[in-house]
Amino acid sequence: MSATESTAKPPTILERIYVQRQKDVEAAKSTPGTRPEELDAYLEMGLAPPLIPLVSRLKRNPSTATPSPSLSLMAEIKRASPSKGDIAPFVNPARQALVYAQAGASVISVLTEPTWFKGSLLDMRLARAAIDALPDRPAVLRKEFIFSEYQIAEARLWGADTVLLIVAMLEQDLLRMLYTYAVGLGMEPLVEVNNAQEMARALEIGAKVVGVNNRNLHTFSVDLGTTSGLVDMVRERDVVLCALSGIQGPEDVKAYKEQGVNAVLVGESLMRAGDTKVFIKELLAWPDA
Ligand SMILES: O=C(O)c1ccccc1NCC(=O)[C@H](O)[C@H](O)COP(=O)(O)O
Repeated sequence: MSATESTAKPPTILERIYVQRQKDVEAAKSTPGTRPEELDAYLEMGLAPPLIPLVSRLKRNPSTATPSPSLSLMAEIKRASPSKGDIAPFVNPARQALVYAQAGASVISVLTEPTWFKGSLLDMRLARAAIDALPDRPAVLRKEFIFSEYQIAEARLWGADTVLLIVAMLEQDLLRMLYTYAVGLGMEPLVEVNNAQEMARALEIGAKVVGVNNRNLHTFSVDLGTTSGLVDMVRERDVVLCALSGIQGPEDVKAYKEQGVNAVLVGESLMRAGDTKVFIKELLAWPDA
């Protein structure tokens, strides 16, 4: 789907989210206090909180110094989803972020979309506040359906270190413009792809962190082989390759490690884990802290 395309078929979930988010963003843009020129002024005044760089943080995890380092973790705070409904609607995002950080996550991903995921910018702000003073804190990712610079400015002001750009939602010129804008604000984006054509588009704009979504956002079907099938496209490149969605157990991560994947992004399995820290340590096969 692109921002401009129309289709006679019933809208997919991605299209429905996109339409709703356009309305949400228009409302925010016309609200006194959050108009684009006001966000720009806050950015120019240097009011956004300090950043940490995504790429170097993603390359560090509790196994980095061991003889056979495992993958890094992007740990997601996910209250609900279109495919599963409620997952953990009453989670405390601050507490969850702290647990993820203490377990060794490199990135805390916070879904900020309200209608289908029950997330918010406040969730992200609280997650960041909970980990802010930690030594070597994880980076904070605004996990959102982004199609405008406005949403990236919002993310920066609310404490994100990085933002998600979904290639399937954006025409190439817009993708490049949003990527450049985010980098200009100090945030290296996570660029999400789902097939070889989208991967080629991510590489063409110079993305340094690429996530392959194993979940097809049009059909919800999950295939962990989606990431495996695209590893060769980045093998000789200076790209951090992340597998996104559907990761449930250590065997999934072990297979990705053998294939050369650098990081995994995990949502539902972490939200449903009994002992989150133990689950993470076993999932990633990390050494004792
Ligand atoms: O999770 C969904 O149902 C979903 C549907 C449509 C668009 C996006 C969706 N999820 C966003 C994500 O990318 C996942 O939350 C993330 O990759 C973690 O996935 P999982 O570990 O399977 O919860």
